[in-house]
Amino acid sequence: MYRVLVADAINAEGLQPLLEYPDAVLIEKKVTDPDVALEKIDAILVRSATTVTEELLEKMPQLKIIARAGVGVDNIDVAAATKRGIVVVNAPDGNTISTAEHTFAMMAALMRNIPQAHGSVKNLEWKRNSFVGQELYGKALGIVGLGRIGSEIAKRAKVFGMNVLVFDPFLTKERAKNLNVQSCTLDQILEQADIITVHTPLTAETKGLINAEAIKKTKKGVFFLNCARGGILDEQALATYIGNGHIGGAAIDVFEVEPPGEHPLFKYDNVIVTPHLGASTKEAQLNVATQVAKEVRTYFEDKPVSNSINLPAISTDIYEKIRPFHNLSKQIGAILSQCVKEGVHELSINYAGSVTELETSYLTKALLSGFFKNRIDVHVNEVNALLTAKERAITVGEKISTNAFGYANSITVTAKVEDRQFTIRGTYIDHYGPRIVFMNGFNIDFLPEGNLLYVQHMDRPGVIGRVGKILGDQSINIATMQVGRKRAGGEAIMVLSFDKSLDDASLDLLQKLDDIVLLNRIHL
Ligand SMILES: NC(=O)c1ccc[n+]([C@@H]2O[C@H](COP(=O)([O-])OP(=O)(O)OC[C@H]3O[C@@H](n4cnc5c(N)ncnc54)[C@H](O)[C@@H]3O)[C@@H](O)[C@H]2O)c1
Ligand SMILES: O=C(O)CC[C@@H](O)C(=O)O
Repeated sequence: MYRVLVADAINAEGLQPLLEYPDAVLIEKKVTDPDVALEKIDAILVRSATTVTEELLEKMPQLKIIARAGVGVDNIDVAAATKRGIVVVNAPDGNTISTAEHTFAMMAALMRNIPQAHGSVKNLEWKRNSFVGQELYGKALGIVGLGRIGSEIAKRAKVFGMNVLVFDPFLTKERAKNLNVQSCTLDQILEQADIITVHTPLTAETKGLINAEAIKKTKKGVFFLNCARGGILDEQALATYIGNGHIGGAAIDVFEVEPPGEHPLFKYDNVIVTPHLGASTKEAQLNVATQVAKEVRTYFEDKPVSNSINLPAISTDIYEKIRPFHNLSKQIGAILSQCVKEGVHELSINYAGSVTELETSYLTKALLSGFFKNRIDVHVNEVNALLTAKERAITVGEKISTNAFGYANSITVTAKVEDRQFTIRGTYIDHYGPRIVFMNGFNIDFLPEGNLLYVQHMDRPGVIGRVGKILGDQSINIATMQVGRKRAGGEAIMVLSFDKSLDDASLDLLQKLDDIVLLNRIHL
């Protein structure tokens, strides 16, 4: 049973996909609640109130997935999650319209002094001359960051007759043309815009993007909006330039620290604020809750998630095609790891035939997860596989070739250690299944599944019989047995499968037999 911690206020109706999932139990509590057994939690659902730090992750060793019911993942230590193999998903577009509408509402309210006038009237005043505003029509609106929300604002601004200037380093000419907006540099926006609104993520590059130096370049009386993330617009610089009368006013939904408590901006009448309300509509909350609840359920069902921050996106169609190879890759990795117990410094993977039409980088990650399983303490999956290999100084090489050794497809992996190397090749045969067809120089053909024993031995009469006798004496039933050799009288291999795992005592007895070169117990 998966234990899902719903740590922030998340729309109850949206949680339905998880509530209906029989293998999950939902716990609606804060991470600080002493009643929550953090060490048993498999998934956590958050909005912006909970900060998922490395310290919190340390207390949650079972955690497999973090779901952010919203866009920004700046409250999640994604690097720490990735290192631990924890998948991070978000709901990237469920609140786009709500946030764009909120920004627009803030802009209109700012330009027409609506909050100030509202307060005044409720104070039994009637000061019509004090609240003279400005039209949006004809104004130059500078949008910094033309992603989902920025684009929706641009569309609305055009309808209001505004002249839209945009700055986004990743904006293509074609997209700017389609949206009928003017692509500019940041400086052009600063110099020409009457109103500037920011819609970038908060990153090392965008933190303080609009600072005192930038504000100095703006027109006197410029208006600023921040409904993206606190800190993109430097709050101290904003307060200084509002205080000295350069800035005409500002509308702020998000703060560097939330809740902000006493704040230098609050003393100015021409600053209007909301408590991070951009996404706070019934529709957006239902959308984002449903999106993340579905994602977490999908993850539990072992299907590909669509909106992961730290996993490659794979559609269900493609995943169905890749699934057989995905399992085979994991098994090859796991076999290799159990046959080469020394420190591996290089893994070279060669994909050939039909498998090369698929996303092989995904298979490489699956192979590494199989390789690291039971080898290191950290849970390794597709999220942290490459990082784990790098941390352990294992070079991972991936090649594509046309030679599939007579099969329709093949995945060949060579592990290199100080003084030897070990190669395994697998293939997937339609209507038949996965097969391992080559091991350490020998052709073989077995199903990579269950409890196996790899025996490399001299090809002499009686060896197979003596192995069989020891196992029989220990009441161990051999389920299947495959043999392979290069030439008569040389070295040979056998791969045996058992219904249960081979015990240490039997392995010891086998190891003492003459003519045995190498023995590896494999559990898949
Ligand atoms: N107030 C709220 O409640 C609320 C709700 C939703 C989203 N948000 C925030 O709004 C922001 C935008 O969200 P979105 O869904 O539109 O994101 P998005 O990823 O669709 O768009 C972000 C855009 O910023 C651009 N960008 C990145 N770095 C830039 C830079 N240095 N200069 C200029 N542009 C840059 C990107 O190219 C992209 O087009 C995010 O910070 C998000 O967290 C706030
Ligand atoms: O949870 C919220 O209401 C805020 C969400 C918003 O900031 C986001 O990044 O999606």
